[in-house]
Amino acid sequence: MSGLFISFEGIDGAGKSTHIDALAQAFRAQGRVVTLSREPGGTPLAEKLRGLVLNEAMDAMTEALLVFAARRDHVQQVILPALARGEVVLCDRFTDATFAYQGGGRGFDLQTLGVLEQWVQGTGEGALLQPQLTIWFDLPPSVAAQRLASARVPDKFESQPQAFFEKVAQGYAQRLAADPQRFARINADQTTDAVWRDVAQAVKGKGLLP
Ligand SMILES: Nc1ncnc2c1ncn2[C@@H]1O[C@H](COP(=O)(O)OP(=O)(O)O)[C@@H](O)[C@H]1O
Ligand SMILES: Cc1cn([C@H]2C[C@H](O)[C@@H](COP(=O)(O)OP(=O)(O)O)O2)c(=O)[nH]c1=O
Repeated sequence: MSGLFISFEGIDGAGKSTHIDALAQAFRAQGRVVTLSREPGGTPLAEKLRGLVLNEAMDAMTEALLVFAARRDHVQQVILPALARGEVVLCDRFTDATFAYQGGGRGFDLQTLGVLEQWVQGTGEGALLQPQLTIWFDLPPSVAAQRLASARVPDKFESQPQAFFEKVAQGYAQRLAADPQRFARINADQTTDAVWRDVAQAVKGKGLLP
């Protein structure tokens, strides 16, 4: 069986984490082995880098270099081996988050991010490791802020103003426009049940679940 790579994206509080476990269960029910992971993170080294990125002040280039360094380790140690074993890899964020947060939110140069993407995800002869499907939980920043206010203590990104998340959302929209086949855009401003129905439908629509 061939490996399957799905990523989950959206601004903080959009509802990604709520649905990843349910999707993992749906794949397991089909007899698939599922690797659940997240970025930045997913390996001991990348989790250390995550701690720095989420808690320390730094300029946008430093942030971009650290998330790509974490990604390199994660791709090499976890994602590629799991895909080679034919597993389903469900990843809470991947490179679209860098284009959205460091590119959109922080205004870092998108072309440079594209070069780093080639370096880190290049698989030879111009090919690039990308998720087969990226589920984008699209939620107005005002709604996300309300959800997070009652949910958890904000980290460095979560405490950014709404205007930052407007730019992050624009960053995601740009990535979708550049590669529409890969994306499923979900209206996350619905009940949890309705969002799950749309997530399941998106995965089935791609022929990835019966
Ligand atoms: N459809 C929804 N309606 C209302 N609240 C939701 C919905 N989905 C998730 N939440 C709540 O919003 C908060 C953020 O959700 P979470 O899944 O942690 O988002 P993310 O992983 O995208 O940051 C949590 O408290 C969660 O219970
Ligand atoms: C993967 C990635 C995440 N981030 C940010 C987005 C999030 O605010 C944060 C961690 O993401 P996330 O795991 O969604 O946080 P949480 O577990 O609190 O829901 O890192 C970047 O800025 N660049 C990146 O490349």
